Amino acid sequence: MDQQQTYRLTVWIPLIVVSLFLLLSGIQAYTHYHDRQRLLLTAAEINLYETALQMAHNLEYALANNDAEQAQSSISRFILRRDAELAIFVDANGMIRYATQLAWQNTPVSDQLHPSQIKLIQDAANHQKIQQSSVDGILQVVIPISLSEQISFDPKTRFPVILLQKNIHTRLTQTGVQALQQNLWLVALFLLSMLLLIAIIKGIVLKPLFALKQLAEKLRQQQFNLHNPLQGNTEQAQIAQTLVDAGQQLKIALDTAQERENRLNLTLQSIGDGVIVTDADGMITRINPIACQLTGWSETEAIGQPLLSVFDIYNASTLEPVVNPVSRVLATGKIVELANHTVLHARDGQRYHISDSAAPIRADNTPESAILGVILVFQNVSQQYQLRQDLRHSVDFLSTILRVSPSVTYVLDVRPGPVFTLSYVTESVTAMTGKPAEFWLSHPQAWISRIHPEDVPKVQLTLHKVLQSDTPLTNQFRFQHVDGHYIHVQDHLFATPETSDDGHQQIVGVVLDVSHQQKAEQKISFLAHHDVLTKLPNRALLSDRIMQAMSVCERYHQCLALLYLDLDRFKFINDSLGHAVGDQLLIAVADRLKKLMRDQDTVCRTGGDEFIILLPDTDADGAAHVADKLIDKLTAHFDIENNQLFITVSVGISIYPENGRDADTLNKHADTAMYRAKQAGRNQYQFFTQEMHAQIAHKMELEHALRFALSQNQLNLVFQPQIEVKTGRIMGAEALLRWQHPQLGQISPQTFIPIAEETGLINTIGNWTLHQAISQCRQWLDSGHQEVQVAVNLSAVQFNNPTLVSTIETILAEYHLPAQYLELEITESVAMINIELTIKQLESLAALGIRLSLDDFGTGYSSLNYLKKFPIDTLKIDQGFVFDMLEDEDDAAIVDAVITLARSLGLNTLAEGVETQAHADALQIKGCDFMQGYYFSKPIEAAAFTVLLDQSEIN
Ligand SMILES: Nc1nc2c(ncn2[C@@H]2O[C@@H]3COP(=O)(O)O[C@H]4[C@@H](O)[C@H](n5cnc6c(=O)[nH]c(N)nc65)O[C@@H]4COP(=O)(O)O[C@H]3[C@H]2O)c(=O)[nH]1
Repeated sequence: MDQQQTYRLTVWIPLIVVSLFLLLSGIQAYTHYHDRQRLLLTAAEINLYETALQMAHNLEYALANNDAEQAQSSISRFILRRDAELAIFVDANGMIRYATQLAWQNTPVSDQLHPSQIKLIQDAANHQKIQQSSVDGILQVVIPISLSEQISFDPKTRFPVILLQKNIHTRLTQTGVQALQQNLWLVALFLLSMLLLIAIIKGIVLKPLFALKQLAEKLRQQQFNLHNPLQGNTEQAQIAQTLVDAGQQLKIALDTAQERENRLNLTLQSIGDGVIVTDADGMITRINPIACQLTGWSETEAIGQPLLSVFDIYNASTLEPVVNPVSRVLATGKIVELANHTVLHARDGQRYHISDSAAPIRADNTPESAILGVILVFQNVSQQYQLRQDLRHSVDFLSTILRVSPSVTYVLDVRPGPVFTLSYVTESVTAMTGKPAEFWLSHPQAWISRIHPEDVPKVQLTLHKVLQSDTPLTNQFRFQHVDGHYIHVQDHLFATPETSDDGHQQIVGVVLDVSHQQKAEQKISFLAHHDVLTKLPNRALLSDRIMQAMSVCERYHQCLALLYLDLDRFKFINDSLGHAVGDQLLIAVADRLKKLMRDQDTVCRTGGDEFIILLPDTDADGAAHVADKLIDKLTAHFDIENNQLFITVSVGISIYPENGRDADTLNKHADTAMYRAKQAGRNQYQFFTQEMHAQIAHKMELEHALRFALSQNQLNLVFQPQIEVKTGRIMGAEALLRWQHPQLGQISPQTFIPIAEETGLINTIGNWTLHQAISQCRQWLDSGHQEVQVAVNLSAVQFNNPTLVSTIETILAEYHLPAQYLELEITESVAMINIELTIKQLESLAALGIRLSLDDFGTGYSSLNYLKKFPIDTLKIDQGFVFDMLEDEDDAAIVDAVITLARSLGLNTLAEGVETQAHADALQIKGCDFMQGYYFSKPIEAAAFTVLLDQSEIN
């Protein structure tokens, strides 16, 4: 109720009452007024009518008596009457005969009267009826007059009439005023009553009403702590009390509602999910903080917005917008649960993966009731989504691994018993077993039946064990492929914990076909104990065997022999013919050795060209016998890739227990003996002796010292003259290497050249020698000496060096020495190692113009056949034959044979070791071409040799 309404009630109620009373008073006054006038009018009309009748009668009488005066008098007296205004007598001619207005007499009525009056007169005359009229208080009556003798009016048409007229207008007005005056007291009474009524209404109705209105206003303003302003037990007081009570009830209700609201708000704020409530039009009515946070809208901004504006979602996979869930709920009336892969596009650009659901809010919670709105609940599942994605990737990844893995993953269901049932196996089982996964799953027992019978107990034991174990176990067994062959498999298995209810367990296993691996392991094991090339046992296995053999010896007081066997000059073969040939030779030697040995003997290769042979239950005699046999049998040639290879071997022997009671010592001593055999000239065997220790140590010392000999100028060349037998002149000089060690003194080339060969230093030393010799030769030529050639020894390693020819060519060019001044000497044994290569190398050197000689001829096994092919110039008769040729017929025969052979081949001969005149004479007789020896000169320094040259030229 507003202020205006309040005003109206308080004003209008009295106003209506007043108006009502005024209306009633007016009606009363009007009625009274009207009645009085009507009474007055009626009385006047009756009076006038009666007067007219009386006058008509009087006039008829006067006229009947022709008493004009009487007639006039009758007319004139009318004026004396109250309200009289006019009286006229109109004759039948329409002439006023008598009138209250004397002037009118004898004048036509039409001149004096109003047409309405004339018409009234005519109607009365014509119809012989009394005519009356009453207008505005003017009363008229016209009465026809019947006359005994007709006056000479127009008898055809008219009769005489009288007209009387009164004017009661004033009296009527006065009467009305009087009537009103008579009602005034009533009006006053009414007014008093009205005021009283207003006062009563104000006191009884309006004031309480105003109080009620104020109460209502307070209620409207939500002021609920009200007091009843009205006393008593009136209806208003009751209503006021009701309002006060209602206020309290409302307060309680509102407080309750507010509390509910607060709780609801708190609940919404406490909910970890986003909550949005809409009305039935899909406009947002509530939104909780989580929803605000996820949508990026503040509560105040979001309230009243259409849901679509705030809750912008689309499909995570297709990125297509998703139908608004609230619209769906409003359309279907059903709860809508959206798919998980929905993405909420927040206002701030953030994107969240959400899961949500929407449900209708119904008027009374029944499916039929009207939908008041929709509640939408959603939560940020981005993390879970990511986890799910990760999980899916992991699952895919694992599936891929399982699919591509060559291993077979399986699951065994274990029921109490235990009873094992295959419940899962990966597809890779097909490749491994020849049967697909479906087969094994539908024939669970077939798996067990395919396990090798010998391995079944082991497999079953492992299955039982793994059920008790909380760690994985590994097992290996053989499994029969469907094609019948067995594969070796390795099974890594573990058991899931036992479930409490039914004792159900699972065993998860990964089976890998390790057949190849096992073969590889066998191979690795074999390789670990065998030499790859020759397949002979290696040193590790040999050590084992030696230990075993020694323990047997210990127990049965037996001996054993260890033979170290080294191929002589194998390095030369390897370098010259290549490793492939060298390897083939080693294999061939290994095969020959195996064939020569007993079953209980162990032949092993320890690397390079070294073999070790263990002879259990063998003493020194037995070992010597075996060594002899080996040296003999290995001397026979080997046919390797179209090469006929000849080898010799050096053998060192140690005997258990004399030479050592442990494997290391025996090995070391056999090795020492073998070196000794090499030093002693190869192609022989040596038993270990204690003296060898010192020799080997000495050799090691030399080896070390030799590395520095060249840089410390400990090496030098000496020259021994070579004499032409026919002329006695010095035709050449053999360059011989000398090593003057500061502490050890002069060391023989026969000692250090083999060491230089073994250590590879020979190439450096050999090149240095060539430089020195060629440079010296050049100096002799430059100093004007007779033509003298220089002979240089080549070791086997040097000779077989592929760069030898180019190296020599370079050095010759460096000193501008014509090639024919250089002679190269190779020993017969070097030449015979690989005849083909020797021929090739010699031909290359000869092609340069270099002279070539075969040293120590007669000590080796030169075949005449090959000798023919060697492009050599000279055979050097070994000094051993020369020394004894005067006493030993055999040696003399050999010297003869060599000289003859050389002559037949067109070669020169040079005898070494000519120490006496007798030697020289004998050789001259035998036809030897050149001589060399102490008889002429020992090897001397270059300067001394120059002096010799000078003397020789003088002589
Ligand atoms: N008892 C005796 N001996 C005589 C007589 N005339 C010479 N000799 C010695 O006999 C050896 C001849 O050299 P070889 O047969 O080539 O035998 C040489 C040769 O094979 C080797 N050799 C020496 N110098 C070199 C070298 O520069 N390079 C290579 N590869 N080997 C060398 O060392 C071996 C020994 O050389 P050397 O000790 O210098 O010993 C030399 C020489 O001094 C004699 O009338 N009586």
